[in-house]
Amino acid sequence: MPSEQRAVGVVGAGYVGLTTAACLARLGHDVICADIDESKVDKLGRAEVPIAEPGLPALVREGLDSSRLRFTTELGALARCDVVLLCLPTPMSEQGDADLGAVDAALGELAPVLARGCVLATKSTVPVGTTLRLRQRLSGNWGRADVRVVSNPEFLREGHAVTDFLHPDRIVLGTDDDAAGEAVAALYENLDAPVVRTGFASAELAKYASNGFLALKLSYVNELAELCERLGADIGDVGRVMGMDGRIGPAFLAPGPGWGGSCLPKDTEALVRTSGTAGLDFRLLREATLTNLRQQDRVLAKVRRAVGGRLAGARIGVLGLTFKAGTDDLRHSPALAVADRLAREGAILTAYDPKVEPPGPAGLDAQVVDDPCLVAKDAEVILVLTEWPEFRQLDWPRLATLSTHATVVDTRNLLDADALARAGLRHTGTGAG
Ligand SMILES: NC(=O)c1ccc[n+]([C@@H]2O[C@H](COP(=O)([O-])OP(=O)(O)OC[C@H]3O[C@@H](n4cnc5c(N)ncnc54)[C@H](O)[C@@H]3O)[C@@H](O)[C@H]2O)c1
Ligand SMILES: O=c1ccn([C@@H]2O[C@H](COP(=O)(O)OP(=O)(O)O[C@H]3O[C@H](CO)[C@@H](O)[C@H](O)[C@H]3O)[C@@H](O)[C@H]2O)c(=O)[nH]1
Repeated sequence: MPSEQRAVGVVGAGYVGLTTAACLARLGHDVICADIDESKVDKLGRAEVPIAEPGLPALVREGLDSSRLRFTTELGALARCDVVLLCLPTPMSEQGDADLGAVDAALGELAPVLARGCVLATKSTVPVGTTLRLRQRLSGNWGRADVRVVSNPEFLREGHAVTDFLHPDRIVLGTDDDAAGEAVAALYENLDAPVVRTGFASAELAKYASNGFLALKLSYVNELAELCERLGADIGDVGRVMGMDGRIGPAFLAPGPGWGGSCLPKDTEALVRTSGTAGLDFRLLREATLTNLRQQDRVLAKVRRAVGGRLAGARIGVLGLTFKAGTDDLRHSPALAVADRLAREGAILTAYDPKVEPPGPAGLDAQVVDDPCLVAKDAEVILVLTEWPEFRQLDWPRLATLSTHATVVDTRNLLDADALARAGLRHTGTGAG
């Protein structure tokens, strides 16, 4: 239990908001979570969790049962909260910068109702200057100079949201108001993590800088994988050697079809835009995005080679559509992008993903099936795009028979090439010459 139970408001019940709300209730706080999506709020009230996050349903159920967690569609219900955390979407706008429409809309509703002296914290990923701008608007437009603001960026990963929230590498509090920072720090007092106190700009930038760096690391690795193929090296070995250097670290060294998801692409783009506005052309980061697109071209080229040069009419079985394993999220999924490009080139696709139910995402011209064996039927190529561990356990000899001995293009180096060879399947991995 915390030394003092806080009344916490969470705005937005998505990956970040719902995880934050449920975990803060677990930590002993009194939490009310608001979302404009009525059907989501209804479901959550019945402990039905609409996203796939390990451990989250149990925490939501526990919070509801203990009455420390409630859900509402009314932002007015947050009127008695000591701290309100904004966990609203900040998607990529058409121009590439962060769309703050949801943050602005929620602020307009919250401003008249927030408790006197309440602390409002941005957990959403917001461009440098946003948190201060919220304070200016609160005071200038609504006479709410009493509301204090803190930037408290979130670093959790999808698929590990609960664990990452409860065991963070760091907690970042950006503010010029020590008492406000302490009020937010108190929410996390029972977490064993270093608390980094900074100004607003550093906190906001640190979030973008982290995601930008991860994107750079991955583009470097994907480019290196291509070089390995040309030079007869193996990216697995090269990465292992690199990762043993404490300055580099072993994480984020696995090649794939490119990096995606709801965060890395939009945050990288937004950081490039922010840099441009500050008069700096962040060429390195722009190049990382271009490399990322080239990675998709390489996957297409491999599939094209495997079917003898013509994609039109080629039968391709796709394993994996989500942007990575462990999540049901399809936002900016490279797997989906590659599948879509293949379909547009005339390939006939059958796709399976353990977290995507038939008929699959709107707009994808593919037959999405609920049995992984069905993707193999008559396939010339079986294309592995997401690193779901269960793909390793498939009955590969049966898939080989169904597919009349296809080539397996394994963008994630997930499968055992020798086992596939024994089953009669050719294996084309990534980054081994
Ligand atoms: N997804 C992640 O892994 C992750 C991790 C760290 C940070 N972030 C950042 O956190 C923020 C939220 O991301 P997310 O993935 O949780 O988003 P999400 O799309 O999963 O959830 C956002 C929720 O906000 C609700 N919403 C939209 N407008 C609203 C309004 N005006 N009032 C109340 N609710 C409203 C939506 O209905 C939705 O349920 C983004 O800035 C994102 O960049 C995301
Ligand atoms: O070795 C690796 C690791 C990751 N990826 C890909 O990189 C992308 C991003 O993966 P990940 O970072 O795990 O996804 P997210 O859940 O979107 O998490 C990122 O974005 C969040 C939102 O900002 C941050 O909070 C997290 O710290 C940050 O890791 C995915 O397409 C992965 O398949 C690889 O290709 N190889």
